Amino acid sequence: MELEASGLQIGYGDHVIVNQMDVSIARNKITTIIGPNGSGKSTLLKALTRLIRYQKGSVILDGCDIQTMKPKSLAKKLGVLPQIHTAPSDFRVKELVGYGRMPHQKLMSGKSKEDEEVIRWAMEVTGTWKFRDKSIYEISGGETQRVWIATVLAQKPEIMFLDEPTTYLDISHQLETMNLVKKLNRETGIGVVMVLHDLAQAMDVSDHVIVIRNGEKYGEGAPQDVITSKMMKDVYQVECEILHVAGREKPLLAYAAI
Ligand SMILES: Nc1ncnc2c1ncn2[C@@H]1O[C@H](COP(=O)(O)OP(=O)(O)OP(=O)(O)O)[C@@H](O)[C@H]1O
Repeated sequence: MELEASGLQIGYGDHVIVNQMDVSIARNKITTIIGPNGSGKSTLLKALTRLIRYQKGSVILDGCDIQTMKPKSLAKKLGVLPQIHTAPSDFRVKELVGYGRMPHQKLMSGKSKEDEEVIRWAMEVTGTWKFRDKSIYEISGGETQRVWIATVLAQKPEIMFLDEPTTYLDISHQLETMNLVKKLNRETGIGVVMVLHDLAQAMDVSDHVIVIRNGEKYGEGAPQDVITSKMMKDVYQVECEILHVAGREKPLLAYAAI
């Protein structure tokens, strides 16, 4: 475990959103945070990556408190794709991905050969090199999501945080994005922490699942142990059957409102 949060309290003004939470994130694994709307998933993800400050507790990365780390040092270890991200319309795809190299560049210095090589690698591995010269508004939603993932990859972080990376995508592009995340994790060893709403996808892609309810951790563990009929009823008020199918490693979910 290399990213350890303990006793985290996160809030906005006097309003405490996440209360007394302990979380361990393993490098090289895919960790998924699930829970109902407004339960505090994005707030937790933002605090783990220092996009917002927490009120109490600590987040320790490789022995250092992230609040005390220099921005560039933190950005070389943690890459974040927030839920809402926009880029100016005159940006070309390759130019946007190039911004991922900023933590590795000196002030006013141009791109090095290594920067160019990493940008190309990030774009090839995400299948985005072919539209490198297009404006980011000339490509589809699924392609755009791959470009943003390439931008995070170009940063060469050790752990990549993705907040609802499949929102607004149709089912085939959702699965394509999940397959890409799985491939990147398996082939490059990059750790992944995602917020997901689709529990079938969370079951399928995750090594570890953290369930949040009302700003508190309801449970965590291997997806098969955590995504259960009881959890679905307790956390989502949904009746769910877990279906074990011969030949499939992970079960399928069938659910309906109670
Ligand atoms: N900047 C903010 N200022 C004040 N309150 C906020 C702010 N951002 C989020 N909140 C509140 O914090 C709570 C948790 O929000 P958060 O975005 O973490 O939930 P979530 O579980 O990610 O939800 P969703 O699934 O809907 O994205 C919500 O009640 C939300 O209104």
